[in-house]
Amino acid sequence: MTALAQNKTLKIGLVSVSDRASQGVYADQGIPELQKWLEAALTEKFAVETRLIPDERAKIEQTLIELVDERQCHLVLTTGGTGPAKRDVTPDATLAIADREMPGFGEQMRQISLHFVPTAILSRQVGAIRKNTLILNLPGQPKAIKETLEGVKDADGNTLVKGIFAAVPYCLQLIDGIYIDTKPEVIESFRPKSARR
Ligand SMILES: Nc1ncnc2c1ncn2[C@@H]1O[C@H](COP(=O)(O)OP(=O)(O)OP(=O)(O)O)[C@@H](O)[C@H]1O
Ligand SMILES: Nc1nc2c(c(=O)[nH]1)N[C@H]1C(S)=C(S)[C@@H](COP(=O)(O)O)O[C@H]1N2
Repeated sequence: MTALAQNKTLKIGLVSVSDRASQGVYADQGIPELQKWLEAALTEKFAVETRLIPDERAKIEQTLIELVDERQCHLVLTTGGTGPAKRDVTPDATLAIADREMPGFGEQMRQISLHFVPTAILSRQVGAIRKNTLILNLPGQPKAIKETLEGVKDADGNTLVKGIFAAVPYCLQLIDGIYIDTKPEVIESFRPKSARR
């Protein structure tokens, strides 16, 4: 078992990538939205490391490396900078520091987001692994955080398309990160029977 797996409390890095929020032009809503959703969705207490940074590729890479290698986060969620504009470089920075890509997360997020906005196709968001840490890029619109993590529900709260967070607990378990669970009324996560504890 790795040092990260022995670290029993889930630690999540929350990175808001925004030129204007980081300059104080507007208040950052990325980190509060991420934190609020995670508090509603996770069954156990968790620790967070938060970073608000501009859309600078070197700064994003350095931040991700620090959160994985030094802060030992099990999971890192970024928000912002996934589009096609020149300064949108979060996916590029993520892949540059990653060991392996997890294409299913980006594919599923775009599928989910198309139920909300036609511009979903413009997000280059990726999922990737560095060491034993899963890194997921979410779009910058604050409302996109809940949409992509939780998925599409009907008026009665029945799930129509599963959010990507459904796959996160088993993924963290497989990469020897940590064993976590979600509240089914927010998001029902899945793992095979043989992997349940
Ligand atoms: N951290 C944030 N806090 C609040 N609103 C945000 C944040 N990031 C993005 N938004 C909103 O979502 C929109 C789309 O996000 P995007 O990541 O493309 O930002 P942007 O247009 O590149 O600007 P910036 O990087 O300065 O936030 C923004 O124009 C802004 O209205
Ligand atoms: N679920 C969801 N996905 C979304 C959006 C949204 O509002 N909700 N916004 C889209 C928009 S407008 C763009 S340009 C791309 C990239 O956004 P980003 O540069 O803010 O990361 O994500 C898209 N994906």
